[in-house]
Amino acid sequence: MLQISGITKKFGKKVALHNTSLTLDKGIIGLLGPNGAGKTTFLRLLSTFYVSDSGDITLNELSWSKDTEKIRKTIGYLPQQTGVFPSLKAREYLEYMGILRGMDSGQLSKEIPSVLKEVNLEEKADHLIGSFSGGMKQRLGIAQAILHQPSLLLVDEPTAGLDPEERIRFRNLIKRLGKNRLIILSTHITEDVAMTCDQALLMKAGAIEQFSSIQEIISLAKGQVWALETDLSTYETIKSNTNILITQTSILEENIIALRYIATEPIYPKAKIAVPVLEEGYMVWLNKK
Ligand SMILES: Nc1ncnc2c1ncn2[C@@H]1O[C@H](COP(=O)(O)OP(=O)(O)OP(=O)(O)O)[C@@H](O)[C@H]1O
Repeated sequence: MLQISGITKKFGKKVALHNTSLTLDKGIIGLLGPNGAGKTTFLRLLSTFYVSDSGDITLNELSWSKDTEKIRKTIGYLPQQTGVFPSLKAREYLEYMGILRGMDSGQLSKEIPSVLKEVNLEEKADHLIGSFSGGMKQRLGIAQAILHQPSLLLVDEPTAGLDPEERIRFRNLIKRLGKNRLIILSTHITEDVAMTCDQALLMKAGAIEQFSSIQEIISLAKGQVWALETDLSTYETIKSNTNILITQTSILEENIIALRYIATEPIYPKAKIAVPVLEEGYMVWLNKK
């Protein structure tokens, strides 16, 4: 059980994380928020890289402020910029990361093949990292993060820049790993959360709101999402209406556009009420005053 009690982080006068208290148990928790919301700051606090200005965090009775060394052994972290070394082989990189964590050669020779298997890189163990695709580098990043079998895994915007196939493969890996540990997955991609997470934390301007299910977020947009097929000139008018937030568009045929939008009223008589998706619930939450 991860217990976060009243933590705050400031950079000068900027409050990057406001007095935050949360309890998280098991599974995959999405941390969703726009750029600058404070997601990386929150993960760096959880990783022990930053120390909070107030409050504390505990995991199964161990405290971030009092038991920092022990806590580090129970955390795996894949930062946004991994900076994996191109001239090392995958196995050498994992040995290096393991040694930095204080693992001995017996542990390394047991764990390295096992984590490489887990992230589907067994056959690439002796290949140079410089030859890896973005997705392979991210999977290797996960391998180093789980090398010491942590019970809390922190992953910061892992799918940014991955192609669709690699993104799906990465999500499947996270789903597998989430079966027996707590994972916090930071992202600004709603689909990552919709496809992977059991619960989500929504974050804006340093404040976090906890939702116990993805459906709870989707429900925020219930009765406010409309689907409409219209011509180009009406579409241009809709785009300039500040009471309307367009969430999806597709061109059906020349001069006909299908769109979905969020508004408290249908506004256009031909608009039909639509079943919201996570992105729309999240947009409603983001635009709440
Ligand atoms: N080391 C720092 N010094 C000063 N300000 C910082 C520092 N780190 C973060 N901030 C500020 O704190 C706020 C939160 O930043 P943070 O990087 O945590 O957001 P984020 O949600 O991870 O954004 P992104 O998705 O762009 O990575 C931003 O306003 C940022 O400018």
